[in-house]
Amino acid sequence: MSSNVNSVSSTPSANPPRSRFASESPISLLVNSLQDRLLFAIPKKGRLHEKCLELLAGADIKFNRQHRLDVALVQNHPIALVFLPAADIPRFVALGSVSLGITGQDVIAESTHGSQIKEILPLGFGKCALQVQVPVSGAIQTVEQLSGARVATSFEVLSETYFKEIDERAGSGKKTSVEYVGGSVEAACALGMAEGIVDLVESGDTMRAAGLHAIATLMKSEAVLITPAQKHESLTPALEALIPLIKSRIAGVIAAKQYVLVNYNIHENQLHEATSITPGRRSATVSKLESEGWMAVSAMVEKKKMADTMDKLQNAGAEDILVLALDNCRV
Ligand SMILES: Nc1ncnc2c1ncn2[C@@H]1O[C@H](COP(=O)(O)OP(=O)(O)OP(=O)(O)O)[C@@H](O)[C@H]1O
Ligand SMILES: O=P(O)(O)OC[C@H]1O[C@H](OP(=O)(O)OP(=O)(O)O)[C@H](O)[C@@H]1O
Repeated sequence: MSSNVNSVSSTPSANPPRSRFASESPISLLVNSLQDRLLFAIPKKGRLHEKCLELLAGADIKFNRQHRLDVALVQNHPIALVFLPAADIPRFVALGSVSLGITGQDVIAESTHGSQIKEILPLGFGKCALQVQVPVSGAIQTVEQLSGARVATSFEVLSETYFKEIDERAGSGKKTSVEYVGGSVEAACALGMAEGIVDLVESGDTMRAAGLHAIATLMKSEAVLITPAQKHESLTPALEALIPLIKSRIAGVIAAKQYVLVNYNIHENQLHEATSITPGRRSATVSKLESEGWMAVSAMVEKKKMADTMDKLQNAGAEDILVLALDNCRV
């Protein structure tokens, strides 16, 4: 899938698509049907995979993925999903081989293709930090002390850049040796192959289980929706128009997860105080109740602030406070 499938001519009779695969194979049939479709890269496994499938379902992007095939045609839009390792997605997007993708900011930074990629929507999941970690009880407890020692990581580029600066600052002329490992990075210190590691941390459970702790943070990361920074010349206006559509659908799914709808009744004397507690996104919806002097209020509130908001509303005199989950929304 390294060629630009979007660049295949849209007039098959004038310029028939050429497949690199045997013409009868399932992948060949699939590749031939990729013309006139927007290619959307999704992590094929790992931490981001399930969350992406939830987003696609919430955005009503319907597809059937055949067993062991990494391309799936979307049934209700001219889109094809391409399932790729999260770390490869920045390169595919940067080169315009796919027009849309989801991956982590950490692998975008590591890819060195950052300037060819536009992050169009933070997705609020896959949140983690890339951190320097050392054994809790070891002699080395600062990054300056690590200078000149061995560091194991899957993030070679970011770690090389980071330790180059640390080495220069230390001024001892020593160079930190950054050693690539593909996974289970936390084992490197215990196995005696490195004095420190650079790896992702979310809960910290993996780090603590390995007897490590963090002494510095290289960057924070979350999953993002990305497009090529430069529009690919072969992308038709009709396919290009799908990008903002998908973005706004996904943004709606994310907002629905982050917000709840609160409804309550309040006497008009306390209305101002209550609506300052629940200002809504633009403003709260206020309507008159049949009971003299009473108003009904409806507003979106951040889910994480809900308990606090309900306490404040109750103290302000609100009654019949109802909190409703949002299935989907456009904001
Ligand atoms: N512990 C974590 N918490 C949150 N997000 C994470 C975590 N680990 C990784 N990520 C995010 O998920 C992306 C993919 O990492 P992950 O290790 O799941 O991928 P993988 O290497 O393709 O899968 P696997 O580890 O199953 O082989 C990372 O680039 C990062 O953005
Ligand atoms: O702070 P925590 O919540 O424990 O998460 C951190 C772990 O998650 C990632 O690995 P993952 O479990 O995805 O598998 P991997 O080691 O195979 O990459 C990362 O490489 C850490 O090992």
